[in-house]
Amino acid sequence: MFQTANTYGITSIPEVGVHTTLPDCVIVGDWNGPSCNDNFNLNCYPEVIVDVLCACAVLRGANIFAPGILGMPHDANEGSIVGVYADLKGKCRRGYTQVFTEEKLFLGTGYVRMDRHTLFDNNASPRGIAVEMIDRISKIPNFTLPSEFGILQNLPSMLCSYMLDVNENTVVLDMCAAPGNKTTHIAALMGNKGTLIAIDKTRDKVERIKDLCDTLGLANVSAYVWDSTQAVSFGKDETENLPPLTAEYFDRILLDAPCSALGNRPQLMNNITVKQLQSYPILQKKLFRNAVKLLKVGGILVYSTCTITIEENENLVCWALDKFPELKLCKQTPMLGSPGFAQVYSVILV
Ligand SMILES: C[S@@+](CC[C@H](N)C(=O)[O-])C[C@H]1O[C@@H](n2cnc3c(N)ncnc32)[C@H](O)[C@@H]1O
Repeated sequence: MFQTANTYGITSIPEVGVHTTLPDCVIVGDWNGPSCNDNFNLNCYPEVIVDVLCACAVLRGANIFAPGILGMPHDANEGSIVGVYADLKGKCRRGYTQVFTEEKLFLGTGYVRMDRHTLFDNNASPRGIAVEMIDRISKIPNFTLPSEFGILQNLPSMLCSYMLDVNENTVVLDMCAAPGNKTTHIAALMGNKGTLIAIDKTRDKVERIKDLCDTLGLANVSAYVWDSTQAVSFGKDETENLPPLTAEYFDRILLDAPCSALGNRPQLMNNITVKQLQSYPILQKKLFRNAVKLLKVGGILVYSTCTITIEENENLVCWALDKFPELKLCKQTPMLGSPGFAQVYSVILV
């Protein structure tokens, strides 16, 4: 099931096993297929340049989709091997044909599936895979899960759902739910039974949650467009059919807050400003206040982010414990990884 193959016949079977603590987590080993680094002289390949977002996806195991390609030379024909590079400083213009001399990072090699005429002629905007990777410097393989089998997400993300300690009788709220990765995992841990309300403030994203639940056959999720900073105060809303979110209603609440996302890997470049960084704890505190109101006595609230700043993590938790003496910090179960900073420092962003 996890065999990876590309249309040119190169296959590789990464080692696959089940996580010892999380029984629904599959661990996939390194790519052990053929490697350009082992056998080839990189300089002999035409060079394809991709943007940084595309580069990150490639390092995480993706192939290269047409919109991510910035530069491809004339001698890269369909089926030829190319060296793939990231344009680290955003200097490459779309349709570039020469060897790129600005700062770039080698990502791996691949087979061309769309040549430059298909990609760039007459303002073309093709979709689909343009370069199929042979190998990646990250050694992460590409594989596709059958849609009904599940979704790919990071181990720390999976832990959040486990920490909620749900079952079919718990009434659960996911306050910032889209695109629904954790929602669907929680729904599965509830055995596709019971009540799980998923909220996100962006309509398109809520449609994605609904689609994902349909694909996975999950019937215990109700997804709504709503602003979770207003969750309690507005109560029932007729237009969205949102059920009334009354105080102390939920046994379990996940607050997977919008954040600066600095913990997502790989990060090749980040343009976030200090002003943006400073805005997140303000929003996170607004959401947290509502979460506390909605939580039943004896309930569990899991607060999570995918960032590494103390302001959005340890300091936010300290603020919450200080502000809401009724909250008690619980031991993480299951415990994977290492604890955050016990000693919280005063961080001033300037
Ligand atoms: C970190 S993402 C959530 C990821 C999601 N839990 C998952 O695992 O797929 C944060 C989400 O919060 C949503 N969001 C931001 N502000 C919000 C608000 N005030 N109310 C509800 N959702 C909000 C964003 O649209 C975004 O989808």
